[in-house]
Amino acid sequence: MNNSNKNNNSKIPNKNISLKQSFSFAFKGLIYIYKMERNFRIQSIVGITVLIVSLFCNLSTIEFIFLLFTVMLVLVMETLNTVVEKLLDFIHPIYNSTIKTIKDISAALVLITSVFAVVIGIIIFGRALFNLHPKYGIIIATIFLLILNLLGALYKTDD
Ligand SMILES: Nc1ncnc2c1ncn2[C@@H]1O[C@H](COP(=O)(O)OP(=O)(O)OP(=O)(O)O)[C@@H](O)[C@H]1O
Repeated sequence: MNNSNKNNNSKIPNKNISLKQSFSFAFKGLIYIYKMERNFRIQSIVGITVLIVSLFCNLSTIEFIFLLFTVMLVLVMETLNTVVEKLLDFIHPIYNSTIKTIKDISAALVLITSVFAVVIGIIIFGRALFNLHPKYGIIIATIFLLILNLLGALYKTDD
């Protein structure tokens, strides 16, 4: 725990904050994660690209909704992963095998969401650009889950 963290303990947060202030705090959190987390920046740039490209494709309302939902879900999961990392770094800054497991599981949240974002992208853009059947997305998702099960059966964990 560093000194600034210790010193902050003496500040009692004011619960009577205005809506504008709480929005401003949330926005600061967003700027913080944007500046500090390279993955978040990459994911938001990929998200912008995907959404811009989608404007030039002949997508249905439901496909637009799924794309938006997927782009936002990846960012939400990255934010959640960062919260877990920051919390763990604060409560236990030194190496610990349980901290490692929790951080790795938290990173898996982002991995799962990213894989399925790619699958959703293949289903939606595959149909719009190449007239690809949605089953190819399902095949990729199935392969991912099969590999996961295979590795899960072969891989030995520490605990
Ligand atoms: N205190 C710790 N004890 C044990 N292992 C840790 C600890 N801190 C980090 N690790 C290991 O290092 C990995 C990376 O952790 P870190 O907190 O640096 O996140 P990161 O993957 O670099 O994420 P980001 O790039 O989003 O900051 C974790 O998944 C975990 O395996």
